Amino acid sequence: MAVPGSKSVTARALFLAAAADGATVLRRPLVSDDTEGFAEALTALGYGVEREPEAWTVHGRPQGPAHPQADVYCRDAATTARFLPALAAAGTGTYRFDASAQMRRRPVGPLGDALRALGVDLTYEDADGHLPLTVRAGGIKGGTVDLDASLSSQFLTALLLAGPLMAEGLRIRVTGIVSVPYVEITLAMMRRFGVEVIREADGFTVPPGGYTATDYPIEPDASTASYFFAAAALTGRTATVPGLGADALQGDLAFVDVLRRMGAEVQVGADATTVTGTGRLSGLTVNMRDISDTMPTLAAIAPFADGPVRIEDVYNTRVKECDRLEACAQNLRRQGIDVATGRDWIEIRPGTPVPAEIACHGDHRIAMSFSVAALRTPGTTLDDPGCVKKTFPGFHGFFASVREQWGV
Ligand SMILES: O=C(O)C1=C[C@@H](OP(=O)(O)O)[C@@H](O)[C@H](O)C1
Ligand SMILES: C=C(OP(=O)(O)O)C(=O)O
Repeated sequence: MAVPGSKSVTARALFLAAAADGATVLRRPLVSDDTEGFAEALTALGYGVEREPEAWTVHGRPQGPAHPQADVYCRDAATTARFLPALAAAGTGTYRFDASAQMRRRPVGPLGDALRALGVDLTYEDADGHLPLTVRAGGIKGGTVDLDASLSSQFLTALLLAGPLMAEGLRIRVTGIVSVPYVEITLAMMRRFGVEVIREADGFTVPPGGYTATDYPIEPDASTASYFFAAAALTGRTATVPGLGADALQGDLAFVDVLRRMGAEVQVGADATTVTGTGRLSGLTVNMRDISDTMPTLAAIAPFADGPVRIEDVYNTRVKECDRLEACAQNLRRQGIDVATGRDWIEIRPGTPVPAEIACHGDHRIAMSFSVAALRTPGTTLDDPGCVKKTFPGFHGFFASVREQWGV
């Protein structure tokens, strides 16, 4: 099944293309609220972006945004809200970033602190460490900066991506980190645009010199694929996602290892991944710090396992589109399931969910995860089905066609 392109790869490719010397073509980008918002934010800053359905062309400006002043709306997207202030800060002008109420609640403080430490004039309008914020940019000389990325790796990605645009490059000492595989995506993609980051024991050194434009094919989204892999494991069917194989950049493909431990049959080939449900779904304890976007996928199907499912080390899921630990617990309880949560974990006991209305909290992953679980709980409804637009506007139609094909 052809799942849409990766959100994380599309956002990085847009940043890198905007910063590069020359024109870059992104092939099969994700077309969704997050990535369309990212592209529109680039346009607001004065970058040339042309969007055809299968290819987006970005005209790079190594010197920074064309407009000396801009108001940038980041919608619900943390990639936009965290990556683009770093891009703008390396240019020259006054740039204000705002976002939806949901994104305004999410933290950007550690990134703001690091940019300030590099000499950027950055001010918050309302709450410290939250959008709206304004950057009065006059280029960044670079140097050494400390960063705590234990709430979000996106702070580190933003600085890494902006590093080559700084006159002297950038050394980042990392004092805390989550979602490490996303940093690997960043480093691999920077290499594709001509920049080799040096790894050090305590962080990274990014050389100055800028990026070179390229032709960039976007791989399918591994977090989105998790819904179809989970659905196969839950119903004894087979889901194959082409374009996501052993060479995939995205760490979230490791969700299939969780399904394998639970009893599903998994094959990761050179250019495709296949999951087949076996009728067995075992309970387990799993650390999801590296792949926490797939925590709701697992939590939603967990009641169908033959023993408790305990998901650990996922504190930062509390600062995503919603508090995902509590949202999962709330919805599972509505379905009559016994759940416990702690600061950074959730434990779900086996049970037979009863139909309920799922409270999505405007979170695409809650909506898609509980749609998967609904395969075995007819009568489940969502209070906000439209919130899937953040990463997969066509999810419900696509999922219905998969169900029809599988006869479930
Ligand atoms: O860099 C990225 O593209 C992302 C990093 C992760 O965020 P955190 O680092 O905040 O966990 C992930 O949850 C998000 O969906 C996308
Ligand atoms: C956490 C997510 O998004 P964002 O990029 O806004 O952090 C997500 O897509 O699950």
